[in-house]
Amino acid sequence: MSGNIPGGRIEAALQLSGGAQNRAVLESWQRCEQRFGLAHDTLRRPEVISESQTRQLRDRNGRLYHHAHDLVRTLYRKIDASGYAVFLTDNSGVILDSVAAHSLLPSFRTNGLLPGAVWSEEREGTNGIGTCIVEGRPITIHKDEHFLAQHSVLTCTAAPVFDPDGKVCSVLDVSAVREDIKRPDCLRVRGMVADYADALERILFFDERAGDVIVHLHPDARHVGSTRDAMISIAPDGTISGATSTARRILAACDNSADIADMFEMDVDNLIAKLASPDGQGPSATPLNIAGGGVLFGSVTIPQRMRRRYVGRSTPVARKAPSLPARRTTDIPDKDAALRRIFEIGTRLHARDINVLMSGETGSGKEYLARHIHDATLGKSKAFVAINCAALPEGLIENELFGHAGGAFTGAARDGFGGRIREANGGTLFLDEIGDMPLAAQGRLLRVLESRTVEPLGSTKSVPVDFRLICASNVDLNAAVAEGKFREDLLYRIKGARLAVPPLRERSDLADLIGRLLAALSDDYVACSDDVLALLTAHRWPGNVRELINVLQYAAVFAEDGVIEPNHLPDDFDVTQDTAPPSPGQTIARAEADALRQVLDDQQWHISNTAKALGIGRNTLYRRMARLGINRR
Ligand SMILES: Nc1ncnc2c1ncn2[C@@H]1O[C@H](COP(=O)(O)OP(=O)(O)OP(=O)(O)O)[C@@H](O)[C@H]1O
Repeated sequence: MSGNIPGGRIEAALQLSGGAQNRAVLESWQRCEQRFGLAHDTLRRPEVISESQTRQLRDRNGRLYHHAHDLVRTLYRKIDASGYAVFLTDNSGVILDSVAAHSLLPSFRTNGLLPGAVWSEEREGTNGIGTCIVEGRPITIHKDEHFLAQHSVLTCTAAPVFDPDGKVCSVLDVSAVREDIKRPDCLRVRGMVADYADALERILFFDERAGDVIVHLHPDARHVGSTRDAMISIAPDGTISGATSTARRILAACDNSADIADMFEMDVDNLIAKLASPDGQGPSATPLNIAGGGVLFGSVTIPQRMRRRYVGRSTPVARKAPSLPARRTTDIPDKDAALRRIFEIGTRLHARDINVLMSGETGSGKEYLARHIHDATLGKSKAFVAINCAALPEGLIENELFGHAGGAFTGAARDGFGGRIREANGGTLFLDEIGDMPLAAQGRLLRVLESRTVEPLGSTKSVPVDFRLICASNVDLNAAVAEGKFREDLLYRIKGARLAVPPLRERSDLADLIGRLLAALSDDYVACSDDVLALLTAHRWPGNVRELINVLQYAAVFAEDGVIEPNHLPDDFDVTQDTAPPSPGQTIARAEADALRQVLDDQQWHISNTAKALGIGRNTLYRRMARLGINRR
């Protein structure tokens, strides 16, 4: 069998990329060779099921296909780079939906990327979709990492979507057929695909478990009720009916039994009653002691018809609740002057109920700031409801925001749903990516802001609401108004003050931020070497703090003695080059880079020898390489 693979190909896979990615590719190649009997140089036509079979498969995955429709298109727009396409598959890797530029369709089709195509590992060898299904985590398969040589033009980044039972029910994949794609491009895309897969999982979870009680948990009180919390659904008979993948991760990290009744030493009914607020709704976080030590914070969403069972009832608990009220934060820990100023202005305005509109690149910390502004003005005990308008499909956003009356439409919960705006009553509503809100929802939101009442879908009764508003956008809303995509009257209403959050590359406190993030990521002390700090400082960070967290998370795993060195950084990590036309300074830098590369070549990229040849120290050499965007070979 090993004769199918040119000598040493599997061993070569070990060299392709470091760490977990390396293992995944290697194991996948072994499966391809040993289990599926594939050969590296096999040439095969794509297996594509018929159009009617594809339609049937879409019907069978109706909820998934429906909820993913807008999400797939928003993700495509967000990637905002040419040559990429977005694909949605079922749980066996059959493509159900796709979005790509018209001009690129023929090249994707030629490479087998079209609706109905089967991208299981068994069929196509190591590939983004199939290997993601096996691994159950986000993955990039870059060019030569594909087992079949015929796929080595592809770069595929895929993330799994889990159903409430914890099984992979779908894959979101972003692929490109482009020679010039490099690993750094994949890191940004991977963060986005994983976020969208997560959003899809949450939407499906809410939809499939609409009749159940939903318990929200997070180790940090500020994240309870946000898109980052863990959700567990509890059926009317008191049994656990589902959990999101975040919930599985958090529970497994806290307690191996992964049973919330054992974990909190109280039965499920008592747990729900303890978390229920007087109106049975609301995301305010209650501390819960974990049996083996530690605390999680929780809140609960109870369907209308089950409220009487829990709300207002005394809550006998097996263990005394910890006296751990959430810490009231009145400041941010960040040292960057521009960020601090935004926080201070935002806090003053929010305290006076003046709407705040933040702009800033993706991952730069708009939601982070909004939450801190809320904490500093209204306090953590008040609701902070964050909604990402881009992650909600058009058909669902109005329901999510404004709620609906019982029986308002087919599939509506019998007792209705209050909507997230009402959950924000007395607190803050944070609308992220408001530029992606559909026009119909914009009209309704405007009416809510003007009348301070909400009218749920299918109801004629208005409910008074009192909340403060922070919005964020990473598109130019003036341009969106000009293009007719955003209502001008709404823009005037939400932009009481505009605050521009600086991108990470412009911040002055990177080293301090890295220290804080590392302390939060790992129980053990982990720090970056000077070389790594120099590399991180030179990076452009298109994904901003979110990307930095991903990089540190990865590197911290491999920093065995507590110091992150350059070889611990993900292979995808690269000091990206500026794409703007070169300035005179850049032309000089390019000449300097060429000269340095020449010396490195002469010294076979031996760092110490190169440093010696140049008469400088190793650290200075690393910093110079980082500044000039030169990576180690
Ligand atoms: N100053 C900071 N300190 C610590 N963590 C931060 C900071 N800024 C952002 N983060 C973290 O980085 C991640 C991305 O931040 P956040 O969601 O606030 O960005 P965003 O600008 O709202 O992104 P998007 O526009 O994509 O929604 C989050 O995990 C957040 O907690």
